[in-house]
Amino acid sequence: MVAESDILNALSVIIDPDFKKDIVSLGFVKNVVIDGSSVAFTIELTTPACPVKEEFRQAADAAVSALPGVEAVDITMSSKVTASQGKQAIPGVANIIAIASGKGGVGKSTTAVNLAVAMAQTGARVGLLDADIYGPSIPRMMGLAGYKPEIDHQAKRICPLENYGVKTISIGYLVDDDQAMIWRGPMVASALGQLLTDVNWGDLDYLFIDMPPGTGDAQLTLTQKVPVTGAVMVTTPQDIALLDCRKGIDMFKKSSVHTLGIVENMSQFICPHCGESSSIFAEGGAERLSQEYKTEVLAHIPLDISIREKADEGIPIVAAAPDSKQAKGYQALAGEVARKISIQNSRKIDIPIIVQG
Ligand SMILES: Nc1ncnc2c1ncn2[C@@H]1O[C@H](COP(=O)(O)OP(=O)(O)OP(=O)(O)O)[C@@H](O)[C@H]1O
Repeated sequence: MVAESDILNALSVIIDPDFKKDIVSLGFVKNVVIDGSSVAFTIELTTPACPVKEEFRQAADAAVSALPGVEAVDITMSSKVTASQGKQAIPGVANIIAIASGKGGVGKSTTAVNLAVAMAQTGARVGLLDADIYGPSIPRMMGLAGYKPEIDHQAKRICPLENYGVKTISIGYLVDDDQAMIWRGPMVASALGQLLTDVNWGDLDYLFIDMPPGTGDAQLTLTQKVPVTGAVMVTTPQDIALLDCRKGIDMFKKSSVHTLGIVENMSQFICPHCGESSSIFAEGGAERLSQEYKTEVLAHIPLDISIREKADEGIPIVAAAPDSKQAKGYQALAGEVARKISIQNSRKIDIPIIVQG
């Protein structure tokens, strides 16, 4: 009969490309059960959105199947998302990720919604907070316009609304649009503060925050109130948007928030008639920016009419057509974001919170 040590030995040839170590030393292999010639075990990853999950499963199957005395291999792929280090300002929330842009209208909310739904599709527990107090668009994009969240009066907490497997909260659920428009700085800060701390999120692996455009009060409030795991910057390929993106990255840097990477949105135009893609704007800007800031381009999302149409209908493209080419772009983005967070969390850096005197 095969021994557990033989199985672990065989599995130790599988190297995690991010942690640069084998999956046995990393402690990913769990619950090894040997029953005659049948072997079962679990591979526990640091995120359900791991881009190499299927490769790991296949490699593990091949390695153990090749052992003498083994006839059947049963592998369970599971995950336990690592929390970012530092104080957990929102109990139960492992990672807080800001989705930001230096400039308005670059598709930040569209990216945030599709990224959040794609992440939830992997099995992760996901929340999405709309921090755009002046122009909340999450209720419409998530198909939840007109819905009101329940209030847990006893716990003095707002219950998030849920759709497509994602829990969301937005000022748009609580006040009318025209009411929010007239708010001034301190009110914005206190409203955002409440959305961050007074919501019954439960346990979340990833809480995405759709930031308002620019580098104003909301960014300061966020970075002062909670330890942010990292920021995803959304930009379009035009020079001006890239310039604004620089300001956004610099602003987060000043608050010690690490930029996980850049999403270049509307990077190519996909013709709805012939399907051909054309670069309407200059190419390579996001790459140059990422080199300058020593970060990565996480995804290039094309300018595509179905992305806009589905956003307007309140069914994000990843939910409406999960097997489409457009959805695949966001699913890959979710994998990249999860990967970057796992790597960052494994370094066990304390993420500082800036407290202004
Ligand atoms: N990749 C895309 N392809 C087609 N349309 C897109 C794409 N990304 C965003 N859009 C459309 O562009 C418009 C602006 O997008 P969105 O509201 O997400 O931008 P934003 O940066 O969040 O804006 P704001 O600064 O107002 O919050 C929307 O109509 C959206 O449907």
